[in-house]
Amino acid sequence: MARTAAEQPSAGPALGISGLRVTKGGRRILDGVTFDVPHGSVVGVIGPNGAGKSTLLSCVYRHTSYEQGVVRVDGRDVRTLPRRELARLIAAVPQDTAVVFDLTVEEIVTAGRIPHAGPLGRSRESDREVIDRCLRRVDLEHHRHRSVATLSGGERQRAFLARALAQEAPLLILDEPTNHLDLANQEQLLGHVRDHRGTVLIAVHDLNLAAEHCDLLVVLAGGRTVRTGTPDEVLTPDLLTEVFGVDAHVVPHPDSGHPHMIIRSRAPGRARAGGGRDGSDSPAGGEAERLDRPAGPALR
Ligand SMILES: Nc1ncnc2c1ncn2[C@@H]1O[C@H](COP(=O)(O)OP(=O)(O)OP(=O)(O)O)[C@@H](O)[C@H]1O
Repeated sequence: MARTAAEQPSAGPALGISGLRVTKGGRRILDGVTFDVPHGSVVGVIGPNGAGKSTLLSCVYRHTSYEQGVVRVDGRDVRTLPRRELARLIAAVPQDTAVVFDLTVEEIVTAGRIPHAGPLGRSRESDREVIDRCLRRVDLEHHRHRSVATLSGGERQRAFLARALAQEAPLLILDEPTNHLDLANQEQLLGHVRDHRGTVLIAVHDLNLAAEHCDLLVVLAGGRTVRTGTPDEVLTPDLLTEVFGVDAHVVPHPDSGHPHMIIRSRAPGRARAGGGRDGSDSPAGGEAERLDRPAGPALR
C-alpha cells in the first residue's frame, strides 16, 4: 500500500488515546480511557454490554465527540484532521450496517475509494483493481450487482468490511464484526483482519475469538479501562468473574496454546447422554425418564 508522506507511520504508537471522557444524557459513558495501540498490532476491546466499547471506537473515527482527552493517529490529533485525510488514515466498520439507500455491493465498496479519488472525483484503473480484490477477499464477487438491502446480515457485514479494506487506511476499526457471521465466516473474517497490513482496533464479544486473534486486549467496564495486556495476562478467571460476572475455566487452546474459556454454568443444566453432571456415565434421573419416553409428534 503506497502511503503519502503525511501517512508514513510515526515513531510513536499507531493510535494513542489519552484521558478520553464522554458524557451523554447526563451519564458518564467514558471516563479517562487511556491506552496506546502499537503499529501493526491487532488490539481487541472487550467488556460487558454497555461498557462503552462502541462509544470509544466511534470517538476514534470521529463519529462521537468527547469533552475531554486526545485521540492521536500516527501522532496527529484526529480533531485537527480534514475529513478526507482522516478517511485515508482510518477505515471503520460500525456495528450497525443497516442501509438507507438502495446501493449495490459494488457501489458500497467503491465508496471506500472516495478518499483516494483523483481530480473531479474520477476513479482510476487502480481503484477498480482494489475494489475487485476486496470483493474477492470477502467472497462477495458473485453478489457485486445485488442491492445491499437484499443481503443477509452476514453478507452485508462482509460488504462493509470490503469497503473498509478498499479504503487502504493504515488503521482499521471494527465494531463487533463477527456478530452476524457463522463459524466459518467468523474465522475467515478474523483471518482477513490478521492479514491486514496495518493496525487494527476491534471490539469483540466472543472472548475466545479475541484470545486467538488479538495481540493485545483492552478491558472496558463502566466506561473505564480496567486492564490492558496480552490475552494471557488479561483473560484470567478472576477478571472474568469481576468484569463479566461468570465463573470460567481458562485452559490453553489445544492447537494454539492461547487462553480458551469454558464457562461454568451456575444454573442447573441438562445432562449429557453418557456423561452426567456428576461425572458418572449415566444421565441424571429426570433426563433418563424423558429420553425413554416414546417420541411425540414431529415438530412442524
Ligand atoms: N445518546 C445516549 N444517551 C444516553 N446514554 C447513551 C447514549 N448513547 C449510548 N449511551 C449509553 O452508553 C453506554 C455505552 O454504550 P456503548 O454502545 O458504547 O456500549 P458497548 O460496550 O458498545 O455495548 P454493547 O456491548 O451492548 O454493544 C450504554 O449504557 C448506553 O446505553
